[in-house]
Amino acid sequence: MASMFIEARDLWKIYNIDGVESAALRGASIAVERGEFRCIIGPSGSGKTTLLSLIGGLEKPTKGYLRVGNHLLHEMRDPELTRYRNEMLGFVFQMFYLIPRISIVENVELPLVARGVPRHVRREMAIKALEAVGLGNKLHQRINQLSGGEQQRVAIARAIVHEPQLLLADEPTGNLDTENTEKVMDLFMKLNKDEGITIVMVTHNMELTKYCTATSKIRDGKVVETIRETSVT
Ligand SMILES: Nc1ncnc2c1ncn2[C@@H]1O[C@H](COP(=O)(O)OP(=O)(O)OP(=O)(O)O)[C@@H](O)[C@H]1O
Repeated sequence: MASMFIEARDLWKIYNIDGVESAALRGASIAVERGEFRCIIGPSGSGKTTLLSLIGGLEKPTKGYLRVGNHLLHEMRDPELTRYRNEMLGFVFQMFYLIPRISIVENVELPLVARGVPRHVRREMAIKALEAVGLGNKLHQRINQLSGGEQQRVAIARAIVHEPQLLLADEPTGNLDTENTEKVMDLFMKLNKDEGITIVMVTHNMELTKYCTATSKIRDGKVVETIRETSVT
């Protein structure tokens, strides 16, 4: 286990809604090696997004052990979690959350503004990220001039612009047709193989497990099975 990049042991997440407790995770354990492209599948409400949110430091576990790299997330407070997210992580969601009024390259630069990266360095990094997703020729177009698939590729460029070690994706192709889904998956495989980014992706789409190095099934808040390098049927 020591060589694992992500190690979660017996993770619980209990939400309290108006005094009523409800457990989204009930002792989930998972281990992901550096350089993996891991899929997480499972029925609606089984805890996939909650697990991703804990790994991403967006939520804190109620109890359990969670380490990413040398960060012990279960012990960290909000400022440390923010630093962890800024340094290590990129997030991609089903919705693209892009800003329509500004250009593509400006959208991709935005996370670097928050990180205090100087203007000329920002532009260079944003162009590099957009070239990596195949949009180097559309830097100055507006978001509403792009297809859904292209918009998701801009969102991916924005997620990788600061060169994160870990990319967390929650239903990244949920809004895309088959052709664009394949393009986004090919792009994830390229980022995983060529740039060495570890990827953890939550999906409902069983077809997509063929792109992953391993697939973990989650049910009722627990990881019940992990299958390596084969499609789960
Ligand atoms: N912020 C929250 N407050 C209260 N309950 C929550 C919260 N987030 C999630 N839950 C509950 O926790 C359980 C697991 O939710 P989660 O979103 O992790 O499941 P999921 O497997 O990602 O589902 P889906 O595939 O439908 O997105 C659900 O019952 C959900 O209602």
